[in-house]
Amino acid sequence: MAQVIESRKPANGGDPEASYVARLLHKGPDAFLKKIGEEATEVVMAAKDATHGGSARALVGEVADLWFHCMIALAHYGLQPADVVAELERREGLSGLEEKALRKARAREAGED
Ligand SMILES: N=c1c2ncn([C@@H]3O[C@H](COP(=O)(O)OP(=O)(O)OP(=O)(O)O)[C@@H](O)[C@H]3O)c2ncn1[C@@H]1O[C@H](COP(=O)(O)O)[C@@H](O)[C@H]1O
Repeated sequence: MAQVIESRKPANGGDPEASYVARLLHKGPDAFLKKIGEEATEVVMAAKDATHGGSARALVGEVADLWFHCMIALAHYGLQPADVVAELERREGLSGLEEKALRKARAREAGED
């Protein structure tokens, strides 16, 4: 998928008339960032529906839409899904609570807190 998105960049000959990805990349950040905002909202709405007895399955489609549009943003900025995976791997084993406590301690030491 990342390769397909890469191939849709204007510099790689992506055709905005023939490709949805090429069209978003051609329009630029305002267009794909707007889509990311919309898709994130749709994820929240689908999760809310599931909370209130709706099918959780719809959430899969909405998360797929969000990830897909985030992949377009990554490509625009010269990044890959592998960069995100590497970041998650870097964090592996460090509890979010520990990380937050470390961050706060560092801010205190620096006199920022
Ligand atoms: N995975 C996707 C994918 N997921 C969602 N979408 C499109 O993303 C859009 C999502 O927008 P919405 O749900 O808001 O629907 P909409 O009302 O049509 O939205 P607007 O574009 O009008 O704002 C729809 O047009 C979907 O078809 C995708 N379009 C493409 N891909 C993949 O990207 C590949 C390359 O696509 P093209 O660049 O179009 O060839 C495809 O082969 C697919 O593998």
